[in-house]
Amino acid sequence: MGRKKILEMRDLSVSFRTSQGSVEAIRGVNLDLYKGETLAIVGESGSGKSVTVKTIMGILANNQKLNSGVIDYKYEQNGQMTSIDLLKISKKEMRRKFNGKRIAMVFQDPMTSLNPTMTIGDQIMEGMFIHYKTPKNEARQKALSLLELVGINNGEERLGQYPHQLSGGMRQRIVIAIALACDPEILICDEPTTALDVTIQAKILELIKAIQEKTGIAVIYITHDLGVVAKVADYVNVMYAGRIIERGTVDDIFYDPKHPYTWGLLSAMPDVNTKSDKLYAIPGNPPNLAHHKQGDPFYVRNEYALNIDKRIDPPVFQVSDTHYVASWLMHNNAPKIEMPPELQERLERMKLEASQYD
Ligand SMILES: Nc1ncnc2c1ncn2[C@@H]1O[C@H](COP(=O)(O)OP(=O)(O)OP(=O)(O)O)[C@@H](O)[C@H]1O
Repeated sequence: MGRKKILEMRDLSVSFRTSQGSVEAIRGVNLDLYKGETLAIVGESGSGKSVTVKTIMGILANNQKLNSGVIDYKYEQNGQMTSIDLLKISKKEMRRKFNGKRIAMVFQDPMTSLNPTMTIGDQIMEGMFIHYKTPKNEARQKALSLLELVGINNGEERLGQYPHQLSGGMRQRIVIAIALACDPEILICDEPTTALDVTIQAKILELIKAIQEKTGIAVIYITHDLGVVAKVADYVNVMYAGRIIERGTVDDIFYDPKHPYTWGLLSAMPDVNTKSDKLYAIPGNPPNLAHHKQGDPFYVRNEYALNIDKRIDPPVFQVSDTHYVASWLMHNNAPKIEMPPELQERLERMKLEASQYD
């Protein structure tokens, strides 16, 4: 059976009106999401990951302006495949038909997404009542099986408890159970493990993977941590200053990265052989997009930058069927540049370690 595309984003451009002028936060982003697969969006803080996924969910800030784009969501209704541009529907329609029902989101901090005054049970069942008018008994049974799915014991007792009675890791499991309550087809996870300690983080990642295997849900995972990406993703989109600057399969990105920014992110990734004081950091800071005028915004931080980068933002070059890179270094006339030897060694080592697990 072939892959089934369920979400296609094309040329999404979003800006924000601010006192400093217009911030071009998202600049021509394309994304493709397939049933049962995990797409990761990775990049430093401020690169545009959250705005991209919030736009899919129809969560828009008051000063946000949509400059262009299509977000085509393909779904089944009454036994027939249909599709809709999520950017063309009203907030009301989005809430009634899609948000929380077919497309659900798990945020970074469980405390901000949970209601402290409502029991866990009422919060898990709320969406079922609103979207499907599920009878109370049935909703309760489903809430219990969702608790089991997310690895929480003593379901009966937990349903009557309040968020403050649970640990951070447990709360994030509850948030995932709430997100899954209406059997969504797409689960968007925005750094869902950042607020948790490392062992709990690993457990939540495993949990999301196990749920995906069971339910066939498609996942968009946003993170600044390539270590997380390696664990969860099938496809990776590397984002910088509101653009996808490299995308490919997880192997393309980890074993054959082409963009110097991706090299920087990979070099900055902690691994067992790297002492934290030796960790590489990409020089400089992400650009202020209110001041960006022309050229590649990565120019000033890029030790491999070419003169043309100063003037013209690079187009996207195709490396293979799955691998695309927005960098002038991929142009036929560009000087041939290899990734730093330390990174090359590190990737070789990772490859070897990964093959031992196969
Ligand atoms: N309401 C807003 N008004 C002005 N600028 C905004 C607003 N929301 C986001 N931005 C800007 O848009 C850009 C992208 O922000 P976004 O939150 O998507 O980044 P991110 O990659 O998700 O970062 P993080 O990892 O910190 O969440 C940033 O420059 C941010 O300052």
